Amino acid sequence: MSVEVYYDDDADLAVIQGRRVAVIGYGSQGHAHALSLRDSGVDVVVGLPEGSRSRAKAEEQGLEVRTPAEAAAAADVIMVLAPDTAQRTLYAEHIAPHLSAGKALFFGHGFNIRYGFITPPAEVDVAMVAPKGPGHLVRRQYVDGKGVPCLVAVEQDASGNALALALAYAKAIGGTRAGVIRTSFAEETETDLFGEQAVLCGGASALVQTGFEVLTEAGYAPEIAYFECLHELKLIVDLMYEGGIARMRYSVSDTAEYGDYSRGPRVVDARVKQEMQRILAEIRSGDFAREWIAEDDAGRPNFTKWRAEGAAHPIEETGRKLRGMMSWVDRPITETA
Ligand SMILES: NC(=O)C1=CN([C@@H]2O[C@H](COP(=O)(O)OP(=O)(O)OC[C@H]3O[C@@H](n4cnc5c(N)ncnc54)[C@H](OP(=O)(O)O)[C@@H]3O)[C@@H](O)[C@H]2O)C=CC1
Ligand SMILES: CC[C@](O)(C(C)=O)C(=O)O
Ligand SMILES: [Mg+2]
Ligand SMILES: [Mg+2]
Repeated sequence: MSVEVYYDDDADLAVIQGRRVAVIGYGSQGHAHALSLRDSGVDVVVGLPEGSRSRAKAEEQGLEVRTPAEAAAAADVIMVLAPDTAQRTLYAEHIAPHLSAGKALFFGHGFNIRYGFITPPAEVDVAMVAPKGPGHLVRRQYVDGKGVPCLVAVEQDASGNALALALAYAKAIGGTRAGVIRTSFAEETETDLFGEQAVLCGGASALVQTGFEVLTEAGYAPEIAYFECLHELKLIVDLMYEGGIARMRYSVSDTAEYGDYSRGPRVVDARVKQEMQRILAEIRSGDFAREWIAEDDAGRPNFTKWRAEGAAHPIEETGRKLRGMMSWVDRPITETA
């Protein structure tokens, strides 16, 4: 492999067990990191604003909760797991005043460093530990004795020990059980944004909704359209996940495989590829980041409208009914492990 991959034997837990870690934010990633760090013998404090809805949950789970400023002041390693849009103000007001030589500032995603919304002082380590999966899965895998692969990156190595610290942190949340790949803040941020916009979230949602619309507008039952365009997608993606696209094509019928080769490129055609290239260019230039921060500063008018429209799409109502018939869809990964 052309990338560097680290496993359990490459990381020393003692490096992080000797530090006090503040996990700022207790959402999808924050709860997973804080609980798994604690279970790995690390001294953890969670940082949340006084009125935060997450406070009760963190306290119920036996964690010490302080304000972000108190947590940052008390910690040697500060992991920022608040929403990307909240991080620059959080950093300026509550974290920066408590940074000093010997401390480390960690992120779960490189957005604010890559686009210059946060510029830490030169005397602190700046690193990233970014699990390549949703936080609830990160926690569930840790509890099951496994792990979700992570990316690590070092932006500033003031101590000369930043990589060892990041690897120790990744080990404490289960990442080195699966494998940790070294990258840069720029590569992680740009590929993460591209993946979620063009393929994983944006591309997949649009493909599923559009397929559902084409079938139902042509008069087919929404329940049948749901099975064909959404439900079975997981089964197909599971095959790709296990053995690549080739494994999926081996497992489906020859009829499906012929339709895949002959019709797939008509759906995702040269125009779609060009649009994906434009999306990547907007990410690399910083246009997307500036647009998203401006949208957030304006109170998220488009985000709120699009979220409501998505929730009202007929596929959601059909899905709610059908999932009630599926006894095995009973442990959503959004449940806290
Ligand atoms: N979701 C994921 O699985 C992944 C996320 N990441 C990255 O991890 C980071 C966190 O994302 P995610 O876990 O999705 O976030 P969530 O939206 O799930 O959770 C955010 C948490 O931060 C708290 N919070 C909100 N504002 C502040 C603030 N000003 N100060 C302190 N805490 C605050 C929220 O509290 P409250 O309950 O009060 O709102 C909540 O506990 C991001 O950088 C994201 O890109 C990386 C990989 C995957
Ligand atoms: C795919 C979405 C993601 O990038 C993730 C879970 O990795 C995110 O930002 O939530
Ligand atoms: Mg991601
Ligand atoms: Mg992301």
